[in-house]
Amino acid sequence: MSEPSTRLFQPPLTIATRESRLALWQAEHVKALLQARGHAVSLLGMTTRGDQILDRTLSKVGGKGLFVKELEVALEEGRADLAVHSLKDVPMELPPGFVLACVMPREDPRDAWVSPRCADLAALPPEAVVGTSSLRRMVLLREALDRLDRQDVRIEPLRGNLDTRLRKLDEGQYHAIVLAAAGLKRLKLEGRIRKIFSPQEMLPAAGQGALGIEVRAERAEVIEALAPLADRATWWAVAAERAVSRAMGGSCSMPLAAFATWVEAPDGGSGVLRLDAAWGHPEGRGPVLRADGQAPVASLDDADALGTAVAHALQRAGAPEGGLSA
Ligand SMILES: NCc1[nH]cc(CCC(=O)O)c1CC(=O)O
Repeated sequence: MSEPSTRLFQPPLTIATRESRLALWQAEHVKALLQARGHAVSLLGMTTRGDQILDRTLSKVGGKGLFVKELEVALEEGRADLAVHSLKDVPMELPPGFVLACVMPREDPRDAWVSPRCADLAALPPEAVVGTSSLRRMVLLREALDRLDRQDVRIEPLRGNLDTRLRKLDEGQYHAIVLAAAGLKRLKLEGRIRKIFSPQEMLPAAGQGALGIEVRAERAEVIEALAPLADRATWWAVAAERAVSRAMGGSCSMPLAAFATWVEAPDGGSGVLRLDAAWGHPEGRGPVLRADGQAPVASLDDADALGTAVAHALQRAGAPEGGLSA
């Protein structure tokens, strides 16, 4: 005895999704979870501007919002009921009328080093080229390389979906690339991971590794159907991380890292959350600035307040409001 029989007569839920292998994996994952709860589910695949623009760094052409806009139009027009996103790609403020219905359990939030030849940064040959797709990784890699006195190593932009990035590595355009462990693990490519960076070495981006589901705010029945998929501990942690980005000026294309971990799990409804944040100048001017905080968290609002406080600490340390997004 589980599902109420009315479920049987509900129309199918349609998931709007990008068509990269990772996006499809994520949509299929949500589809399977919903089907297991008795829902009929179909997928609506679509190409976004973010998928089409492959030749420039994303921050120069309008930021990560490019990956979600087409999906939102499909929700608005009623062609789909929900959109599954890598939370990292979701802007801090959703457009009016849209909400995050839930945040799901987190995959590995850390960054991965992928290289056929070099075990780690220290093993790079002279004048080596390391590829990566985000300003955050560029800034943190530069810092790590400077610490090794490796000013000879070049960090070059790397765009495209996971398969494209790995192909560019395999073709020899880069000695190594750095990308999210979560994507590699989801696509069963973890065999390519040579090393995982600890959060101390390379602080992850807000929301990295977590999936969020976006819906129209007025679709109460869809929100209700998604509620069982939520993971509260992940949701509150990423809420704190996202609050850092929001308080830093809202742009999601700045060289900003924010990563929260539970010091005490929120089992009984409340826990203790630790939040680390880092900001670096996009052109590598000056040191990477860091701030952290820790607080009891028993609600999304508590998590938000912690994130805002850590962002303000980062600003007191010298990070500009607005984050100097490129
Ligand atoms: N910006 C693209 C993107 N969005 C989400 C992931 C990976 C998986 C995740 O963080 O959930 C990636 C690839 C990457 O950063 O290497």
